[in-house]
Amino acid sequence: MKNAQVLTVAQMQAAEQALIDAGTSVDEIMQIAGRGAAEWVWRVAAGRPVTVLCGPGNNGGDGYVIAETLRQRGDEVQIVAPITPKTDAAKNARRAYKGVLLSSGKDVTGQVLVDCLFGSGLARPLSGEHILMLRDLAKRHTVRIAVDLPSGVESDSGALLNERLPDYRLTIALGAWKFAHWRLPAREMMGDLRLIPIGVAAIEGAAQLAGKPDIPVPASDAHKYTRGLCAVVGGAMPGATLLASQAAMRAGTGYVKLLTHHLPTNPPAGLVIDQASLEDTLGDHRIASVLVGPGLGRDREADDRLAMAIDCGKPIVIDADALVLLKPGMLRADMPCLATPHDGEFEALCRAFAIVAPDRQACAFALAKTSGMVILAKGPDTLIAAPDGRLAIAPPAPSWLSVAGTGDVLAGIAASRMASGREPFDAACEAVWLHGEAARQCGPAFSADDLALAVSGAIAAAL
Ligand SMILES: NC(=O)C1=CN([C@@H]2O[C@H](COP(=O)(O)OP(=O)(O)OC[C@H]3O[C@@H](n4cnc5c(N)ncnc54)[C@H](OP(=O)(O)O)[C@@H]3O)[C@@H](O)[C@H]2O)[C@@H](O)CC1
Ligand SMILES: [K+]
Repeated sequence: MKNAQVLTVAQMQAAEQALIDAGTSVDEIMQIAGRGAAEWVWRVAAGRPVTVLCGPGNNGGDGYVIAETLRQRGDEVQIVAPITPKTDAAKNARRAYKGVLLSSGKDVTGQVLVDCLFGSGLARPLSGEHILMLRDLAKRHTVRIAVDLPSGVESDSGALLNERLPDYRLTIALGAWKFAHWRLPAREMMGDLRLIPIGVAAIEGAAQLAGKPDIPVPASDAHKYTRGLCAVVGGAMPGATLLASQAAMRAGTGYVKLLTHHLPTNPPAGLVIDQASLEDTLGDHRIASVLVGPGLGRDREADDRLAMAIDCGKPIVIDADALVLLKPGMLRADMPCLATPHDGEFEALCRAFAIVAPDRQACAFALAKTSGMVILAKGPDTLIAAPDGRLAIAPPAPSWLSVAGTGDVLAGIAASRMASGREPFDAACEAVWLHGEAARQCGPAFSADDLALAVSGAIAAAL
């Protein structure tokens, strides 16, 4: 999988230190980052006058490099620097800048504003003076570009530390993605995202962006069992089960079998339905993954069917009603298990497993560790947390996914990827990308049925 890493501020500082230890100075790193960012500013500005707002740290230092690069190319550029540089690299970059330098933003106008006030070193909300200046300058420029991060955004959480922050046409990340680039609410104000590489190595334990997976074409001697038998456990509401099954049929597995005596109306001919007792049907040694939850219901029978689905010991995806019925002690310690809760189900799981943590990400980690399940906390800000501490963040998916049944489709895709041999964390990463891609291919205002049918197209995009 071509997953990019997403770093905390501490990890970014360690990565920068590793570059310094290997012989690149902070000034050289700032030149690489600043000149890389200047390329994008130059393209967006397209000859229009540029104002660079510079703060006291190295984010401000990047701003001096950007301004000097543009000035040398003949662009009209001015710097507003309400605070003098505090770091040596920023002081050096300011010394090297030979253009217009203003200490106040009062009455400053222009076309393109480049925000280099604060980056990953922002430690607290902007003062009244600074937030007013930022808002005023933002209003007096047509296009806004943020360098590394918009000022006022907390890098590790994506929280907004001030109210009424401006929004941006473009955010240029330096060195590596930070959490705020992909987490709500921050990502909504950033516009397009670009990353300037500065030679940062892979950091052990770093979070990953769940990017486009590498889906293999079936082997030339493949048959339905080698591609994986995915067993979908049905219940009282066959519609949801059918949606999940239809998605599973299109996400790579060779054989999807629906285990239910609640027959759906008009099932597709390719879906095998087995009405025998669940105990017998789950005993099939060829089953490669089990999906339980979509359409299961919450009655007594549902409890029994969930317990049987878990007890058969196969890699399992637990979704929907099954997440509300799940209790600690039902899971075996070593079983590959993926839970796919939406916010309400996530809260129910946290209550059931007595998880208390300060935020959603910390809760997902604690829940994964306590339960042994990989947790795919789905929604507009999807996170995937594994018991061993791995974390993946989903790139934004179309908001048209906010329609009934799309969660069943996601669970079906994940179960299909697990039947194809993926362990739960990788299956979850692949599933969120395929789900988002299927939605993109559907266009606007689709139904969950349309989405399930579009999964084949998403697979095609990932071959
Ligand atoms: N790491 C890398 O690999 C690379 C990093 N690079 C760049 O460096 C940036 C990080 O630099 P940085 O650490 O100097 O932080 P930055 O955001 O410029 O400001 C910190 C300064 O602001 C101050 N301060 C904080 N909050 C404040 C507030 N609310 N109001 C007022 N002051 C406040 C704080 O001082 P404090 O008062 O907290 O002691 C400190 O003086 C990063 O985003 C990227 O652009 C690239 O050049 C190349 C590769
Ligand atoms: K900034």
